This record gives sequence, C-alpha cells and structure tokens, in this order.
Amino acid sequence: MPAEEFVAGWVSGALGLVLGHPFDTIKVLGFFKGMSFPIASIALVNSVLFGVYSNVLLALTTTPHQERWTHPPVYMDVFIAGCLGGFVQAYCLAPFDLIKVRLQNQTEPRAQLGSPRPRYRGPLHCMTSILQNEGPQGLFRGSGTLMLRDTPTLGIYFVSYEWLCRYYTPKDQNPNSATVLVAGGCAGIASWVTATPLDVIKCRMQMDGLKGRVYHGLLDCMVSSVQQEGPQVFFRGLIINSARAFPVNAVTFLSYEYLLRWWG
Ligand SMILES: CN(C)C(=N)NCCC[C@H](N)C(=O)O
Repeated sequence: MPAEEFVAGWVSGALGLVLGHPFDTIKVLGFFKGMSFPIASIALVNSVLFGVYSNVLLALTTTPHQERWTHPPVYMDVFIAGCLGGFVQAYCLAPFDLIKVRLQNQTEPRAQLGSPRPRYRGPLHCMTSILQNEGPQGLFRGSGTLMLRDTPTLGIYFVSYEWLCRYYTPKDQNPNSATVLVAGGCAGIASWVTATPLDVIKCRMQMDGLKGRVYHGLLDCMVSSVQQEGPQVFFRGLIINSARAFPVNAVTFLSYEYLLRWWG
C-alpha cells in the first residue's frame, strides 16, 4: 500500500489549513487561535482522505499515481474512491469537528471581567468536558450526519478536480500549476456547496445534548429547522464556506500534486 499519498495528504492539508485559518478564526471568535489543534486534526484527516482515496483508486484501476494523467481512470472509479475516502475521513474527523463546532457556538465572551465564564476554555478542556459529561460516545455526536455529508461530497470533490484538470490539459500531459490551483479551488467550492445543507444539520445535532436533547434524529432536526426558519436554513454559511474553500483546496491540491511528483 503506497504510503506517500498519506504523507502528501498530511503536508498538503497542513498548508491548506494555514490559508483557511483566518476564516476559522473569524468563525470561532478567537477560541481557536492556536495552530496546534487544527494541524493535529485537519492535516491528519486530510492525510486519511487522500491516502484512502489514492489507494482505493489504485485498487480499482491498478494505475499508479505516476501514470494517472496518461492513463486517466474512469470518473465512476474516481467517484467511488472519493466516496470511500470521505466515509473514512468522516469517522476520523468526528471528534475534532465536534470540538470545533462546540467552541464555535460558544456565545460567552472570552474571560472578560464580570462576564459569565465560557463553558469551554479551549480544545482540550472541551474534549475532557464532553468525555466527563456525555461519555466517550458524546465525542461522536452527529457523526452519522457527518458521514452522510462527506461520503457523496468527497466523491464530487475528486470528480470535479479530475474533470477540470483534464478539460484544461492537453492529452497525455500533466496539468500545470495554474490548472491544478483553479481545479483544486473549484473542486473545494463544488464539494462545500453540496455539503452545506447537511453541514447546517450536522452542526445542530452536534450542539444537541448541551442543554438537553432537542431533536429526535436527523429527519426531525431537518423538519423542525425548516419549520422554524424556512428552507433557506440549508444555505447558512454557504458564502463563507465557499470563500474559504477556494484558497484552501487550491493550495491543498497544488502541494499534493507537487509532493507526489517530487517523490516520483
Ligand atoms: C465536507 N467537505 C465538503 C469537504 N471535506 N470537502 C473537501 C475539502 C477538504 C478541505 N480540507 C477543506 O476543509 O475544505
């Protein structure tokens, strides 16, 4: 099993998150200031995603990554490999994502004199509190919805990337850097646009349980969200998700492709 895809996925995920960090920091109002938590989570999850994707694609096509542009795989194989990568990544992402969402939705101001203390003091404190109050399964709250969100959308992610690269690249050539940047950025947007409706629901389910249970499952959460806020609820955060997705995924794919070419 080629391991370089995992390493390239880790490094490219780390580089992508440096660009995405300002967006995440805005969203979490400073609670998420340090880089260590995102590096540990996003880069690791990206490594799993790209590692699983490449190895599944290799198993389906028997074409090594060095020959992927000269012997391109069929889109159905790309989609299946992407979906499987998304499914596995969702499982690894679940606890990290829950911590991020809990910190993000904390409304108490940070350590201001006279104001109520925030529930969580940082990622580690958030994790230990969840373990204490909700048990180990609490860390996987909303993980089913996360899997439903990531399985098809990561298939879409890799298919859009492949399609755009092939469209703008002459036959039998490797895509150039500009093509990889644009295709990576657009693939990121395509995946986030399709992921946003379930992302909204996932976040609500991850917040559920903090002050007692509100929703009886995914469907109930969807129905009551639409009843209370209308169908536009599914597009909450679409603009910021897309604005973040372009630079993050442009850099992620560029560094991933270059690392793999450099390793031969
Ligand atoms: C849930 N979706 C849409 C995705 N995970 N899409 C792939 C992009 C991954 C990248 N690390 C990012 O955070 O944009």
